[in-house]
Amino acid sequence: MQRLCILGATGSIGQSTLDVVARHPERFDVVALTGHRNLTLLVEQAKLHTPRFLVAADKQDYPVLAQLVADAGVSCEVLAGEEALEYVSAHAEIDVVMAAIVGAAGLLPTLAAVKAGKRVLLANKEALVMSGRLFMQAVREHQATLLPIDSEHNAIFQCLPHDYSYGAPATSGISKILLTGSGGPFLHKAMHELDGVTPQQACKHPNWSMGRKISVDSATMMNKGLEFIEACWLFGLTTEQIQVVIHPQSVIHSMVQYQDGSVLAQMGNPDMRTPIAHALAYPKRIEAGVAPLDFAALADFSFQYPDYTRYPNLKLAIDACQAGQYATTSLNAANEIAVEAFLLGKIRFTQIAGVNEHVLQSIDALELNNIDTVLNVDRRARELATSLVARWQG
Ligand SMILES: NC(=O)C1=CN([C@@H]2O[C@H](COP(=O)(O)OP(=O)(O)OC[C@H]3O[C@@H](n4cnc5c(N)ncnc54)[C@H](OP(=O)(O)O)[C@@H]3O)[C@@H](O)[C@H]2O)C=CC1
Ligand SMILES: CC(=O)[C@@H](O)[C@H](O)COP(=O)(O)O
Ligand SMILES: [Mn+2]
Repeated sequence: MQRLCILGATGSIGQSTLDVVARHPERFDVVALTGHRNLTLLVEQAKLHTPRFLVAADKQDYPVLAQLVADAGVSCEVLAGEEALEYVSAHAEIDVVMAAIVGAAGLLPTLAAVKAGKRVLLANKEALVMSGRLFMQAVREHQATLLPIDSEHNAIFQCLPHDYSYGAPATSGISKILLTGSGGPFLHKAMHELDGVTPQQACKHPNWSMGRKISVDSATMMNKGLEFIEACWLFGLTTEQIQVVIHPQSVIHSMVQYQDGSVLAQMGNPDMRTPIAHALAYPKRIEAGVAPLDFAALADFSFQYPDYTRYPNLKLAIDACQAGQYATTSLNAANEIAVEAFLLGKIRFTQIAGVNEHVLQSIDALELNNIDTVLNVDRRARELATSLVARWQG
């Protein structure tokens, strides 16, 4: 029996995780669930999965959650606040932590799980974008097990040889990692129309059902940029060893190209329950509730390389990855502010890249040797992005 903590249980990944878990009650024991704004759903989840701990991310929400739990007649310990998130993810009664909080807010609780030597299933890509070197050092130092949930990285993981040595793809005969992306909802939109797209259009991903922040990132291809950085850290790659390929159907989830000409791809219907089930059961395989691929129904399969004039955020991310950790941390923070501003109607879709570029140009280059420095750079970048949004909004 694996004892599970789900950070971000009320989100898209959190809900898919609970769906897979519910199919295997003999394998998984849900011990802790966390949420942020959607506390009603959190309590509904508690009724079904009877965790020991139920956590609201915001400390001020303790009385609200406690009341909801009492009204529902659920028996569990109610906790609240950022420290409570870290407490449950590092708790001795937990074996596996699903890190599915969105954005920088996921960093500290995920790192707490790593430092407690847990098996960490990583959906929260922003944690690696912000602090990749420190994060991977902590994984090694505390002998945590890190398994990728992001569909592309899970696919790459499945296509790598079992004896893959971190940071040395060539010794495994690997020539390139092919990171696939759909191109988002605006792949074929006329460039001059991008200025006027709405949050609703941007959140309507052609293939995946996801939270709003990652959906906008897919539309700008910042998601692929963040994933590029994530892949560098997860597998120890240089920027030259990764190639982004647009594959609008999202059936191939990424590929590994070998020196002998072979290309191994992982395929499946676009449903996050596949990588979630893979990581939950690894190295075994379990049923995930995902329909099998119907090859005769796959009308066409196409590929192209990205055009950076359409997707300036992708170029910014690759450049930031080359520049170093201060740049990727700043870019991530700026992008979170810019995406939120776009979703609130404060800036236009095309201004997201403008905010990100401005912040990257304004931030000082420095070594990020500890998490406090990471958090300081994150804060500074948010301030810069927020003031720019205020200026542009006016
Ligand atoms: N959705 C997907 O298919 C994929 C997602 N990912 C990654 O997984 C992560 C989660 O994405 P997704 O599930 O789509 O996002 P959602 O927005 O659907 O869910 C986010 C979760 O985080 C919680 N949350 C939000 N803000 C905070 C905060 N400040 N502190 C603590 N908890 C918070 C939310 O709580 P509440 O809802 O209660 O407010 C919710 O449980 C992201 O990093 C994303 O990039 C990666 C690959 C695919
Ligand atoms: C499901 C998943 O892993 C997402 O990150 C997905 O890849 C987003 O789609 P894009 O390929 O459009 O970014
Ligand atoms: Mn992905």
